[in-house]
Amino acid sequence: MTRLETAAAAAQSGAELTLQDVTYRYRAGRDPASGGVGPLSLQVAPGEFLCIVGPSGSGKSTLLGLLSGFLTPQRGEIRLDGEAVRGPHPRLTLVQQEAALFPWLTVGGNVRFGLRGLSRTEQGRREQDSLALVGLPDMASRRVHELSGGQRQRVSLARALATQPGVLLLDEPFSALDVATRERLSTELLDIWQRRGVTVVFVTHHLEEALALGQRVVALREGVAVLDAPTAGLSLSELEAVLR
Ligand SMILES: Nc1ncnc2c1ncn2[C@@H]1O[C@H](COP(=O)(O)OP(=O)(O)OP(=O)(O)O)[C@@H](O)[C@H]1O
Repeated sequence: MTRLETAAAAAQSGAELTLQDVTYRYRAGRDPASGGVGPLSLQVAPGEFLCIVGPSGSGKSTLLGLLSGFLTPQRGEIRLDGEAVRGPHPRLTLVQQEAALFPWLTVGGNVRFGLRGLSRTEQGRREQDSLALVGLPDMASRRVHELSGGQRQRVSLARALATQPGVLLLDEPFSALDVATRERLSTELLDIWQRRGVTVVFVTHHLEEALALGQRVVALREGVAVLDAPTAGLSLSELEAVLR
């Protein structure tokens, strides 16, 4: 491998994410009524697939808000490959529940949106690669309104992957889709994760989905982790029991 190829491979590989006593409360106080998360300590290894589960209001979206830099911890620290994260970071990329695509841009324009600053050749290469990776190789010139819900979510994923994230943050990415599409996209996501080696933090309230996709699961209740375990050997009833 040439030095350039080695650098490109490193840029595509997963980053390590560390949370040390991270706390964010919407209201003063540490009791559950104050809303938010923490104190929470977590270490996500490079290339790991971690699922975060928890009932409504347990802090999943707040945690992703912190990881994506939209919220700043009031206490504690978030690090990416050892470097403190303060605000949105180019290697931490969020994909949300509803594809937030720009309707006035083509599919390709949406994918290239986060790549401004790169050469046109590099933008084109990444656009093609990431659309191929999500199974939409010939859709670059299509308009967003022509796409199905599943295709839109694929474009969102392609847009995120094109930035070559170290950590892909997924907030219930398939929950607005029908069951068959959700299952197909989940399988494709696992394939992409294996090929890219990106670290994944996947939030879902579907416990079965977490067990099927993740290597490890963290269960939140009232903003704190009540379980942090490998999914291998963990049963659905055990997971349900800690959240009861
Ligand atoms: N902007 C806000 N202002 C005040 N409290 C908030 C705010 N956002 C969330 N909360 C509170 O913080 C807690 C965690 O909310 P959060 O949205 O992170 O949970 P969640 O697990 O993502 O829920 P859901 O599954 O329903 O999306 C809840 O008690 C919620 O009421």
